[in-house]
Amino acid sequence: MSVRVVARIRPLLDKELDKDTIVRAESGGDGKTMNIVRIPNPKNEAEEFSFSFNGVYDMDTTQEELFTNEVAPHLKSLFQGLDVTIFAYGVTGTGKTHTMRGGLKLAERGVIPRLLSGIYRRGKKITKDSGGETEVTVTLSYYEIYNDKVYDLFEPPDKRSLAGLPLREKDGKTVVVGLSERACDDLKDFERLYIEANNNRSTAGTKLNAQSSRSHAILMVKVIQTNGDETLISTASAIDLAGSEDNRRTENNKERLVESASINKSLFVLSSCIDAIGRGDKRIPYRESKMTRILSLGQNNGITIMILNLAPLRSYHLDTLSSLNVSSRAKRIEVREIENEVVFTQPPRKTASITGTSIQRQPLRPLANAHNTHVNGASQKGDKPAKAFSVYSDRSKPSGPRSSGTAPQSIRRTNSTNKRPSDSNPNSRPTKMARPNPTGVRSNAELSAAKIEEMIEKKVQEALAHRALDQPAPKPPTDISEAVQRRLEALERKIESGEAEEARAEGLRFLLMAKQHKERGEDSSALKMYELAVPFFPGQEKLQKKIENLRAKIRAKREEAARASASTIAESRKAPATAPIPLPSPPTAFEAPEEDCDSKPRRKANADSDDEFNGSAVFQQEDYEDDDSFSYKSSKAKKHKPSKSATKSSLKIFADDTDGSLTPRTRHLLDIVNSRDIAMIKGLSGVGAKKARDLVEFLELQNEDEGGNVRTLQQLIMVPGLGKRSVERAYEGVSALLV
Ligand SMILES: Nc1ncnc2c1ncn2[C@@H]1O[C@H](COP(=O)(O)OP(=O)(O)OP(=O)(O)O)[C@@H](O)[C@H]1O
Repeated sequence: MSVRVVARIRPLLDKELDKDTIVRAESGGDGKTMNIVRIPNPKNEAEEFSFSFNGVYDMDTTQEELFTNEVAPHLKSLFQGLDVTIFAYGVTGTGKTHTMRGGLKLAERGVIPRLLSGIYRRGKKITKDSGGETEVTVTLSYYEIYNDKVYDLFEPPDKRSLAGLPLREKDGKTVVVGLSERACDDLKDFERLYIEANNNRSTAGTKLNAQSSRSHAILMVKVIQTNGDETLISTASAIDLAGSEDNRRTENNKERLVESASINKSLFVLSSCIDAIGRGDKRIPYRESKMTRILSLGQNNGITIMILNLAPLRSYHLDTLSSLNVSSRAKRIEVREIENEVVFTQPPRKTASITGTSIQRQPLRPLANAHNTHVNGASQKGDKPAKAFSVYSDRSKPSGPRSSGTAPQSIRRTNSTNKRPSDSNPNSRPTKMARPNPTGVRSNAELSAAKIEEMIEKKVQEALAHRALDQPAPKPPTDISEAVQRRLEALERKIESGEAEEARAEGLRFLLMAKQHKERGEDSSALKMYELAVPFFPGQEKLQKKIENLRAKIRAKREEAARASASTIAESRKAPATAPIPLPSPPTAFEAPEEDCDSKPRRKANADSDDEFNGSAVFQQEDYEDDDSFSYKSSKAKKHKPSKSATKSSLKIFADDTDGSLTPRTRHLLDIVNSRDIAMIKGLSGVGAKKARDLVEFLELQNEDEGGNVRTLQQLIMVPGLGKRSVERAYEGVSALLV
C-alpha cells in the first residue's frame, strides 16, 4: 500500500480576510470526492497547476470531518496489529498543529485527542466483547526533535541534557534510547499528560505564526492487548512536523534563524528521501537528519498518512508549490502492510526485582515498533533523575502509584531473537559482571545490573558536575569492583572527549553538505549549510569570507534574474505567446525560489571553487591537522603531506595500496566496506555497530563524483573513527575468513 497523502487548505484567519487567495480544492473524475488542488503558475497567472491527492479538504472542513474520513477508518487496523503513522507536513502557519492538536473546545479538538478517544472506545468494546478476557492498555511516549536533538517531552526542559537522547537502530527500527513511557488509562489521563508535555515543547512567535512550533513533535501511542499469555502490541504515531520557513519573510532573529535552518535542513532531507525513493535509488539519505531516521518513510511497516497543510494565500505561493510538489511525490512511496505478531508473555525474572515490584531489564529490546526502550517503566513525573548525560540506562525506575501494574511487565516480541532480554542486550554486559573480583572487596554477583547502571549514572553525574566546577572528579569509592571501575573510567573519558568531538563532527557534516550543495549549483542551500557550520567553528575568517562571497553571488544572480525577467516581460508584450509555458520545477522546501530557474548542476572554475575545502582555504592547516575527521576529506592536501600513520605504517597489509593492485583480501575487505551494508560491516573484526554506522554515514556524505567509495586501505584508516588498528584487525579477520 502507498503512503496516503491528503491535503487540507486552512481558512483565512481574521487578519487575512482582505488577502488574495490562490489555492482551490476541486473534485476529480467522479465529480464528488475532492482530490485536486489547483494553484496558478507564479510565472504565468493565466496558467494553473493541478496536483492530485488521495483526498483534499477545503477551508470549510471541520476537525471531525477530517478525523472521520482519514484516521478513524484505520483504528480497526491498529487493533489488528498494524502500526499507524500520521504526520502533518507543510509550511509554517498552515495549520499543522491545529490539525494534529487542535483547540481545547470539543469541536476544535484535533487528530491526536480524537485518536486517543477512538482508541479508548474501541479498547473498551474489545474488552466487553471478549467477556473481559482481553485487556487493553495504552502507554504514551512523547518527544520532540529540536535543532536535530531528541528531547523527551515528558521531562521538563531543565532536565534535558545538551546532547539530547541518542537514537539507535534495532532490528531495522529506529529507537530513542532512554525515552520515558507513561501509562495512560483514560482520556482524562491523556489530557493531563498531553497538556503538561506540550508546555515543554519548543515554540516561539515568528512573523508568520504567533505560536510557531520550533520542533518536530512525535507522540507514540502504544496499544497493548493482552489475552491470557498472548500479547499484541501496535503503535499509532502522530507527528506534528515543524514548518519550513522562508527566512526572508520571517524576520527571524539569530536564535530563531538557527532553529529555522535546522528545521529547513531536516525538511530538505525529507524531500531528498522522497525523491530518492521515487527514483528507486539504492541509498536513501535517511541518516542525514534525525527526523527522517525516525520517520523512516517507506521503511516502516503499517499504514502511513501524510496530511499536507496549505495556506490559501498568495504570500505563500512559492512555498505552497514546493510543498505540493514534495507531497505529491510522496504518494508513490510504497509501505508494507505487515501486522505485528502476537507474542507470548513470559514470567517475570525474579532477579530483576529491586523495589519490591517486579521490574524487568529491557532497555534495548526490539519491543513492538516502539521508539521506546523503557517499555515497562511507565514512570511518573519526578521519578526520573536529571539526565545530564545520555548513557544506556536500563536502570529500572521506581513505578509511581498509577504506573505499576498498568503496563505489562513481561512482554516479548517474537521478532526479537529467542534469547532472554539480557542475552540480546549488548549493554547489559553480562561477561563483565561475571568476572572474578581480584580485590575481593565485593563480588559482582552481589550487584544487580540495575545497581551497576545506577552507580555509573551517578558517577557520570558527578564527573559532569565537577567538570562544570572545573575541579577534579573525586576518587571513585573503593567498594566497587574492578570491572565496574573500568567501565566508569571509560565512560568518564568518553564524556571528556565526546562532546567536543560530536560538535566538531556535526560542524564538519554541515561543511560537507555545503560543499555538495555548492557543487550542484544550489547556492542558497550551500549558504544555509555554511551558516549552520559557523557556531561550530567560531572566528573562522575564511568561513565568514566564504559566506560573504556566496551571499554576494546569490544577490548578483537575483539581480540578473530580475533584469532577465523584466526584459522577457517586455519581449512578451511585443510578441503574442505561441508555445505553452513549461511546468517549472518548484523549489524544494529548502531552496530559495530564485535558484529554481537555474538549479542545474554545474561546476565552477573560479577562485570561489569549493576545491578549497580540500586544502586549508577555510581552515588553516593547524586548525585541522589533528582532526582526523576532516583529514580524509582533505585528500588533495594529504597527497602533499601524508599522515604519519600512512607513511610510518610498516604493516605489510598496506603495501598493496602503493602499487595500485589490490590483493584479494584487501579487495574483499573494501567490497564489504563499500557495500554500505551495516550488518556486514559490523561483522568485521574490530568494527562494532557504532563504527559500522559511522562508516556508512561517512560514505554517504562522500560525493558520488569523487567516487564515493573507499579505494585503498590507506583511505580506510583515514575514515574518521576507524584508525589503523581497527583496519588491521578487520583485515586480519578477513584473512582468517579467506584462509
Ligand atoms: N483549519 C483551521 N481552522 C481554523 N484555524 C486554523 C486552521 N488551521 C490553522 N488555523 C489557525 O492558523 C494559525 C496557524 O496554525 P498552526 O499554528 O496550526 O500552524 P503550523 O503549520 O503548525 O505552524 P508552525 O509550523 O509555525 O508551527 C493558528 O492560529 C491556527 O489556529
